[in-house]
Amino acid sequence: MTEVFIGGVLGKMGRQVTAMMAETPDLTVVGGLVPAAAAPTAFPVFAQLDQIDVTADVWVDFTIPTAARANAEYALTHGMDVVIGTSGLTQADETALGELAQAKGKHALIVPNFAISAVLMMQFAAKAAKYFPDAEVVEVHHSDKLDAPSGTARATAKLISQARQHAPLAPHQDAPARGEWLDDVPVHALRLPGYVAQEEVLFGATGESLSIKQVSFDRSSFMAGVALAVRQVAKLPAALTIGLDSLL
Ligand SMILES: NC(=O)C1=CN([C@@H]2O[C@H](COP(=O)(O)OP(=O)(O)OC[C@H]3O[C@@H](n4cnc5c(N)ncnc54)[C@H](OP(=O)(O)O)[C@@H]3O)[C@@H](O)[C@H]2O)C=CC1
Ligand SMILES: O=C(O)C1=N[C@H](C(=O)O)C[C@H](O)C1
Repeated sequence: MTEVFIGGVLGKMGRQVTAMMAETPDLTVVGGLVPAAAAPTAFPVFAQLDQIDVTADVWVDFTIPTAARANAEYALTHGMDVVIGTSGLTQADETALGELAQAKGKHALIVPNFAISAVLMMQFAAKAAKYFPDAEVVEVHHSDKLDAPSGTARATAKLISQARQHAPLAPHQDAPARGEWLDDVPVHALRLPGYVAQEEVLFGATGESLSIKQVSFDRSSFMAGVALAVRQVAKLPAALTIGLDSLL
């Protein structure tokens, strides 16, 4: 049995993860953190880090970009491994968490997207970028998403940039309608009610194009990835790992 603590337990993802674990015999939620702990739950919910009086094997974080690092630092210094789904952490956050995980002999995993379709989309995009250096990323999310571009789009741009042999010319970097240039890849972020999450990577070359698209129709798409990450995080190196790829 793996015991789990959920940061952001009453948010959209926190509730979905709680429901998934209630039906998963080898995973159990033993506590949660959320600033306004109102709803009754089958486990204790705390409003602040310094009030927490339970421990767990794994801290799962689905909060906000400005809270996730402090939450993960709390978890790593209190004997827990961490699985972070929260998007929008900075490079400095990642470096600090990697160093702390190593120092504490614990395991930290940041997953830009738990949907298997998104993991494959990023792998396919990296493969295509070797042959098609001209690429653009278009992501669409629900309108209450705090960060833009999404964590998935940022990760995709980085992978494309690492995989291609040369960056294309970038004559339009200062034109807002051409998107934000991340790792020399234009990224376009759309926010609309009704959507959950989707991303398309478009490649263009002389006389041809390739597009790779994934869609999360609802948040159940993330649950198999979350369960996999929680079950396997302790088998990773005692450091920070990014992405689900090494667990698939
Ligand atoms: N990696 C992936 O596959 C996925 C990642 N995400 C990411 O997960 C994060 C959460 O998404 P979602 O559930 O949709 O967002 P929600 O806004 O629905 O939930 C976030 C929750 O975090 C709570 N919160 C805010 N500050 C803190 C804090 N300091 N400690 C603990 N909890 C806190 C909020 O409480 P309150 O409302 O009271 O402020 C809220 O309940 C986002 O960053 C999103 O991008 C989402 C889906 C998939
Ligand atoms: O906020 C969301 O909903 C999502 N956030 C993640 C991201 O920023 O990429 C993953 C997925 O797109 C859903």
